[in-house]
Parts: sequence; C-alpha cells; structure tokens
Amino acid sequence: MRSPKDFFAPLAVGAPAPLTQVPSRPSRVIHFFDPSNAKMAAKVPAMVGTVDVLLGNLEDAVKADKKEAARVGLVAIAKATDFGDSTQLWTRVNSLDSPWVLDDLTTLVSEIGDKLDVIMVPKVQGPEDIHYVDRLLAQLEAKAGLTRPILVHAILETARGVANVEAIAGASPRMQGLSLGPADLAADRRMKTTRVGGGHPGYLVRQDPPAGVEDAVNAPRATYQQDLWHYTIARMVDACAMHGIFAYYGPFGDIADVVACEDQFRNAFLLGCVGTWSLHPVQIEIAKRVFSPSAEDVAHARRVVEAMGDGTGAVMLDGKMEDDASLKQCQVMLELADRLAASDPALAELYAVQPASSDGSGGSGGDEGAGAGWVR
Ligand SMILES: CC(=O)SCCNC(=O)CCNC(=O)[C@H](O)C(C)(C)COP(=O)(O)OP(=O)(O)OC[C@H]1O[C@@H](n2cnc3c(N)ncnc32)[C@H](O)[C@@H]1OP(=O)(O)O
Ligand SMILES: CC(=O)C(=O)O
Ligand SMILES: [Mg+2]
Repeated sequence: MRSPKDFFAPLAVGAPAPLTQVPSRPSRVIHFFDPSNAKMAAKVPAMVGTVDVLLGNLEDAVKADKKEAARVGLVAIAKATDFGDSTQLWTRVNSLDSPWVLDDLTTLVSEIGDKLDVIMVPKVQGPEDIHYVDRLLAQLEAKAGLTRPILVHAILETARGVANVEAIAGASPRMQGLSLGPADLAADRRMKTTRVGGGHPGYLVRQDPPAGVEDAVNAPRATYQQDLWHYTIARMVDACAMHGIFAYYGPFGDIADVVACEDQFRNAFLLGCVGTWSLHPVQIEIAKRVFSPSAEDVAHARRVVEAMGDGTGAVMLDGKMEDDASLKQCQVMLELADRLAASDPALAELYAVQPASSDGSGGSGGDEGAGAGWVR
C-alpha cells in the first residue's frame, strides 16, 4: 500500500510532479477520429475550437492492419496542429493485453507527449492496470523531458472493472475520469443486446392489469422502456465524485437516431456526468447542448442564490421550498455555467455574464477552477 505522503511524489526520477487537482477544463464532447482514415484525419485541424476534446483513437474501430498507420497518423496530426486553448488532444491506446499498447505509449509520449493532455486506457480491470500505466508514463515522461504529467482516463467495460470502480478512480493522481464502455461491457456481462449504448425495447416495465376487465392480463397496457445503463453510470458518478475526477457517458452507436442519443446524453448529464463521446460530426452539437446548462436552469439557479441571501435557512420560491441543500445544487449549476462561459462566447452571451476584466478578455481559459474572472 502506498502512503498518502508518497501519492504526490513522481514515480520516476525526473518525471513531472503529479497534479493535486484535476484541471476542470470543458470536456462536454470528446470527439473520436481514426488517424489511419485519411479522409477523417484531414478534417481534424478544422475541428479545433469546435469540440472540447479531439481524441485520436488507436483501439477498437481501427482495423488490425491499420494500427501502426493510426499511431503514425496521430503523431503527424499532433505535430502539425495547433490545438489552441479551447481544444484538448487525447488518445485512446490499445488495451493493456494487446500487442500494440507498449509501442503506442512509448511512441506517443516520446513524440507528442507535450501535446497530449489525456490517455484513455480501455478495458481497465482494476487499480493494478492504472498502477502499471502510471509508472510507465512517469518513466517515459522523464525520458522525454516533459514538464507536465499526462493524465489517465479509464473506460469501464468489464464486469471486474465495474466491481472495482472506486479503486480505479482513486488509483493515481493521474486519474482524470471514467467513461462507460457499454458495448464491451454488455459482452463481458453476457447481456443479450447487440448495440453500442442506448436503450433496448425489451428492457421495460408494464403498467398493472386494469381492474374489472375480462382477461385483464392481455388488455392493452402502457409499457415504459428502462435505462440499461443507469446502475453503471450511477456507480461511476459516485466513484468519480468521491475521488475528485470526472464521469462521462461514452459512445452512442445509433448515429441516425439523434433524438434517442440526446435523451441518453441528458440522462447522463442529469446524473452527474460532465460530458460524452461523439463518434460522428452529427453528435457534436447534441453533446455540447446537452452538457451545457440551459439558460433557464442558470436563471433559476441565480434566483435561488439571490433569494437565499446568506445561504442558510429556508425560503419559498414559486411555491417550492429552497434551503441550503437546493442552494448547493444551484451553485453546482452556476459554477459549471461560469466555467463553460469562460471559454465559449456563445454561452457567455446565453447566460448573459460579463467578463470581469475591463479589456473584455476576462475568463479563466477554463483551467483554473470554476468561474475565475467572471461576474454575474
Ligand atoms: C464501442 C467503441 O469503441 S466506440 C469508439 C470507436 N468508434 C469510433 O471511433 C467510430 C468513429 N466514427 C466512424 O468511424 C464513422 O463516423 C462511422 C463509421 C460511424 C460513419 O462513417 P461514415 O459512413 O463515413 O459516415 P458519413 O458518411 O455520415 O460521414 C459524413 C462525413 O463525416 C465524416 N466523418 C464521419 N465520422 C467522422 C469523425 N468521427 N470525425 C470526423 N469526420 C467524420 C466522413 O468522413 C464524411 O466526410 P465527407 O462528407 O467529406 O465524405
Ligand atoms: C466505449 C467502448 O469501448 C465500448 O463500449 O466497448
Ligand atoms: Mg470497447
């Protein structure tokens, strides 16, 4: 067992010091691209500034005979692209038992480690997987002379990973967040679905039989589709909140069903996730919209804060009781709105917040904690 005192010491001589807090930069949408797909890769530079995260995917969905081309392609894109302040560069490396992951990590850290913000590790089973990556990254960072640690994001896509979710979330100060991996998780759990995320019409509850009707069991009754992912997302959100890291929905594979996609994303947002993945350009605006508080929610939260005065006691607003606890929820909403508005002028306008600095350049750039530099 590591002593808490050792937790924030570098794991290799010369490696950068671990962060004591995960940067809270906007990450509503993590947009996946395949760096071995020339047509897709060519679109990446123009997407800078339109998504919070561009993720060069090296794992599933990249053909086995394109794994090296994907790695080389990602290095080339990273070197040639200026990602600015509003878009991060992430990657998803191959799984830790694959023949590619060692070369993925050594190549990416040594070639583009200064540009990579987060490495997503798939199929994480327990804290031991994070410990392995943690030490290896420290060695590679030291060798590459990096001054800032690369963070780690784990995908929950095995039953064992879900069972160990709290230990994974707390395994290293490098841990940035967790995503749901519904496709592999469904297979590992032997769920009888064949989809990538989303609901299933067979997973439902049915209204009770009507009273006083002949053959009531077979009478027409409403059915309500249930959320297959509620349990896992809720566990993931609690584990992340407990360890000060961030939770994300993951992929929604039915690209054409933009309505159900939005519903699934919103469920995750309401439960505490900060973002999701987009697999196709059509999902980008959905994710950005859903994971940004609405103007109405922000306006309501401000009214509650104002009505609550010093923040204690109870008041009535629109027929509802508000107290210290509902105030805290409103503060969560407002902190998120401030943070997003600081790097998104359209949201700043929507929420009608003003930059605090006189030259109009205020805002934190999203990296220095909630609401820095902004006034309501
Ligand atoms: C379970 C998991 O692991 S999920 C994560 C792994 N999966 C992925 O990363 C999938 C990423 N996405 C994709 O591979 C593709 O979007 C697909 C296969 C789903 C659909 O691709 P297509 O059939 O080409 O979609 P479509 O024809 O609608 O594309 C429209 C345009 O958007 C482009 N495009 C599609 N997806 C992307 C993307 N992720 N990023 C950038 N551009 C894209 C296409 O190149 C096409 O460009 P064009 O208009 O110049 O021809
Ligand atoms: C996200 C992912 O990798 C999965 O659903 O399997
Ligand atoms: Mg997977």
